[in-house]
Amino acid sequence: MSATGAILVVDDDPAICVVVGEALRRQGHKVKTASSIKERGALLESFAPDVLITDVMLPDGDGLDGVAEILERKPDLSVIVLSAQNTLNTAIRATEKGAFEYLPKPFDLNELARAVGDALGTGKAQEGEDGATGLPHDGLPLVGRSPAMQEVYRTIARVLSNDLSILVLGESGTGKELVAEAIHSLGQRRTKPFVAINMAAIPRELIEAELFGYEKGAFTGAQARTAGKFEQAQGGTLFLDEIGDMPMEAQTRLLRVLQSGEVTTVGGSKPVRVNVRIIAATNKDLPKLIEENRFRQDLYYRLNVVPIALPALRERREDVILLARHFLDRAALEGLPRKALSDDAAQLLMAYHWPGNVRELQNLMQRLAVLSRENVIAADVLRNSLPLDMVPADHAAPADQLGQAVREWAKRQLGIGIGQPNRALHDDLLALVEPILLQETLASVDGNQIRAAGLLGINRNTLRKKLTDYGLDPLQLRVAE
Ligand SMILES: Nc1ncnc2c1ncn2[C@@H]1O[C@H](COP(=O)(O)OP(=O)(O)OP(=O)(O)O)[C@@H](O)[C@H]1O
Repeated sequence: MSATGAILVVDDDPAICVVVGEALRRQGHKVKTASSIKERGALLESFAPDVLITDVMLPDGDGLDGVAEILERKPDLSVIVLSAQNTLNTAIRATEKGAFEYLPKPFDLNELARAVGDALGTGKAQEGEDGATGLPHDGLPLVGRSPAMQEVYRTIARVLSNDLSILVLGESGTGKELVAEAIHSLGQRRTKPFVAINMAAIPRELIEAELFGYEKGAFTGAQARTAGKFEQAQGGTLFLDEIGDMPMEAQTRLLRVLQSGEVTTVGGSKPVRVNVRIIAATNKDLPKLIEENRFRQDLYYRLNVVPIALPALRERREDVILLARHFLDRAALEGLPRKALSDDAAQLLMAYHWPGNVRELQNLMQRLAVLSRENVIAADVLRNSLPLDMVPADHAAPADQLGQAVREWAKRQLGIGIGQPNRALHDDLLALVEPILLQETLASVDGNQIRAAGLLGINRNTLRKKLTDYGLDPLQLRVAE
């Protein structure tokens, strides 16, 4: 276990306060929340946090203002800055003000937990010791920072303190079960059971017995009264996976249970009261099944009180690398060799269309952790493992890929939170991309510098100077002026 501490979370978004607060409390931290600079100031008078997590854009001003002064008064405090202005500028300002860490929004709860662990002085060392014993950050399982996942986190935050029925929608492998588990384990039923049942995995004739239980002698082989999943989940959460595969008769019975709050076993007559939160999931189009008379409309309304739609992985490509690294880390914690991804491999992962979604990515990373001989997974190793003929169909637009590549590069160079960046990053990036742009443009016009300058929208002399600066000998390029 990591050390615990007192944490003040300052954000004007109540959903963030709830979800971050809950997650940190679950890890044993003492958490208070504030929604403005004024409230933050007042709380700091009475509550002495070890870590201050603060948003930048607060209703009464800039959350970074005052941080340096707070740190002057409380030098032992660690400040973690959250900001939706994902600009380099904010990251730099945060560092200048003495922040311990800066996390651009949308952030990943795992990362925040790690940052808090590091701030409390236990993070890295602890990870090493805990390594073989289990997964890090138990209870914070969802990785992803894409806006689509952020929306999912927001909805999760809103349903933690109530018992509304949830319908999780999404393709196979997008994390529907993980969402259900997260709602259970972060919510108020967390000390009670989480019971899952997959309608597609059980023979149709056994579904009712599995769900509602059965009496001795109810059917051949029923040797003793057996509690169904509803009873097993008493007080907790029942996850009905692949609900679209539920037979009609079982649907009718399920609806009755949901309406009455009572379960009668197969072959039994005495109803048992059950108090269970229902989370259902499907990758099927339920309205279409309703039209085809294969799903009950009334049951659909009963289940679909709060829908949570999980996007396919190809619709949130910005999460691919984060997830891939997460799975490689996890493989290392499980005792497999630690592997990293080369830049080319990362590009390839992002271009792939992931029909099996996160599950496919997870399996691939595990396989590569075992099979790849090198410590850094190269693109050609990946190419052999992916059916890349399937990539071009709907792969990310080149501009997206370029943007992602720049983002990855910048993050690596900045090593935000680890040390002070002390480089001419802007020039470094230009030196990487500009020569390629110049060469390609010149090649497209047979080396004609005037036309190339025109296409680039820069002065010809500027082009000439750049070519010299980059050591691209203009004389070697055919000049047709
Ligand atoms: N956001 C995520 N972060 C980390 N791991 C994830 C994430 N989403 C999915 N996974 C992992 O991917 C695998 C598939 O997820 P899960 O079983 O929850 O998907 P599912 O949508 O329920 O799939 P199916 O419809 O096939 O049952 C699991 O091992 C899960 O831990």
